[in-house]
Formats: sequence, structure tokens, C-alpha cells
Amino acid sequence: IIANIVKTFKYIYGLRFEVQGLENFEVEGPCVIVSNHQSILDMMGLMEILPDDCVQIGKKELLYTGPVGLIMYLGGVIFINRKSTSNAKTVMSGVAQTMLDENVKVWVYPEGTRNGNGDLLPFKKGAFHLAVQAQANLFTVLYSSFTSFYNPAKKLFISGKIRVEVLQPIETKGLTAEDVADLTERCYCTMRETFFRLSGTAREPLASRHNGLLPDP
Ligand SMILES: CCCCCCCC/C=C\CCCCCCCC(=O)SCCNC(=O)CCNC(=O)[C@H](O)C(C)(C)COP(=O)(O)OP(=O)(O)OC[C@H]1O[C@@H](n2cnc3c(N)ncnc32)[C@H](O)[C@@H]1OP(=O)(O)O
Ligand SMILES: CCCCCCCC/C=C\CCCCCCCC(=O)OC[C@@H](O)COP(=O)(O)O
Repeated sequence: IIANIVKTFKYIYGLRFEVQGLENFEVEGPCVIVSNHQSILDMMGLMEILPDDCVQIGKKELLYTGPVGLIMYLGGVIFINRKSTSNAKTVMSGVAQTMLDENVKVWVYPEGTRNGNGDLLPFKKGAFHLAVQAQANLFTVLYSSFTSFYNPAKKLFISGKIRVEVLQPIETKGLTAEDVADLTERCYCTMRETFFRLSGTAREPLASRHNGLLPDP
């Protein structure tokens, strides 16, 4: 119900979604889906392609936003306290079991926050731990940059097109906690390249923006 309501908003805002690779989602069973998160407009992009039986990880603060919080709660959103890694990890490890028991998919924004600067922030590792703990497929979804039609700093919000791509699933069978850092890094590189390709922007050198996650080239 929520998805169908939110999907009509694109007509009001004059946005078009051009989706590729949706057939990749046609795999039965639990999985983790990771995607980039630029703004609240992503809720439209999320609902545009949301598979059945899929819940999202959200920050706890969203639970206290009145009716929207209630709708998210009823929709099954898993709330985590981002300020407490141990609390978030405890919640997320319960999620791995639930995913398997109830055959659900989990959508995570691995940047951990909204980011509209035309690049991806370094990824948090929770989503990748989750996929490995559940030994579930990992899907990556990219939305092209909104900067050409939506820029709050410049008070710009015009109609525009968002290109979306669902990439081939990555298997995590046989991977262990030790492989999570490598898996995160691989996904990050692939997703960043796909993001730039979809956005039609040039690839910037990694080391200038992201210290820490990746070694200098
Ligand atoms: C009428 C219309 C009405 C409309 C109404 C519409 C309603 C709409 C309805 C429905 C739509 C709902 C839409 C919801 C959207 C929400 C969006 C958001 O809120 S985005 C923010 C929250 N999301 C996250 O933050 C991502 C998840 N975050 C993580 O997974 C993090 O990794 C987290 C919180 C678990 C920890 O974050 P750390 O900041 O501490 O950083 P780290 O590097 O990831 O972890 C630190 C260490 O802990 C280990 N670690 C992390 N997770 C682990 C785990 N599960 N098990 C073991 N170790 C783990 C890591 O390996 C790392 O250790 P080593 O550096 O490798 O040594
Ligand atoms: C200005 C244009 C606004 C148009 C909005 C059209 C689409 C609206 C669709 C549904 C409205 C309710 C959705 C509520 C869910 C909010 C999810 C969200 O984006 O939370 C912020 C969180 O991820 C990251 O938080 P921070 O960036 O760390 O703080």
C-alpha cells in the first residue's frame, strides 16, 4: 500500500525512473540489498523497485516522526541506534536469523546517512556482515546522481530523470566474518563505478576523498 502511494509522487515532482536489471531480483529467498542514499527522494526510488517481503534498516530517530514513524513501524522497518555500534550489531545479528526464518529481504543504505555530494561515502560494514551471517545473496542497486535537478543549497528542484540499475547478485556462501572487509571494498568499488557511469560524471581519484577505507593507489 505504501509503495503504491509513494510511487505516484513522481508525477507530482516530474521525475522519471529508468530502471535496468530488475530481472536480477527474480531470485527466491532472503537477500540483502544495498544502495546509495542521496536524499529523502530516495524513498520514491526505493518504492519504485521494492521487491516483495523486503524491509529496510532505518535510524531510530525516524520512529519518532509521528504518522510516518508509525507507517514505517507497521511496514516492518528495523530501527537501529547508529550512535551505539554494539546495540546496532546486536539488532542486526537478530535480523540474520529472522531473514532466514521468515524469508525476508533486507534493504540497507551502507553509507549510513544521506549524502548528496555526487559521490559515495565510505561504507559501513553492517550490511555485509548481515549477508555473510545469513549466507544470503547480496544485491547492489545504484541511483544516478540527483545533482542536476535537485540541489537544496542552490534551491534547485526541477523535473528530471533518475537512472537505476540492479546489478547481478553476489553470492556469500562460504564467506566468513574475515571476508567482510574485502567484500565491502569490492562492492564499494563496483558501486562507485556504476554510480559514475549512470550519472555521466567522471571518476575522481579515490584517495582524495576517502581516507581510511581503501589504500592509496
Ligand atoms: C501517505 C504517504 C506516507 C509515506 C510514508 C512513507 C514511509 C516509508 C516507509 C518505509 C521506508 C523506510 C525507509 C527507511 C530508510 C531509512 C534510511 C536510514 O535511516 S539510513 C541510516 C541508518 N542505516 C544505517 O546506518 C545503515 C546500517 N549501518 C550499519 O550497518 C553499520 O555498520 C552499523 C550501525 C551496524 C555500525 O556502524 P559503525 O559506525 O559503528 O561502523 P562500522 O565500520 O560499520 O562498524 C564498526 C565495526 O563493527 C564491525 N561490525 C559492524 N557490524 C557488525 C556485525 N553485524 N557483526 C560483527 N561485526 C560488525 C565492523 O566490521 C567494524 O569493525 P572493523 O572496523 O571491521 O574492525
Ligand atoms: C524536498 C522534496 C521532498 C519530496 C519527498 C517525496 C518522497 C517522500 C516519500 C515518503 C515520505 C516519508 C519518508 C520518510 C522516510 C525518511 C527516510 C530518510 O531519508 O531518512 C533519513 C535517513 O535516511 C538518514 O538520515 P541522516 O541523513 O543521517 O539525517
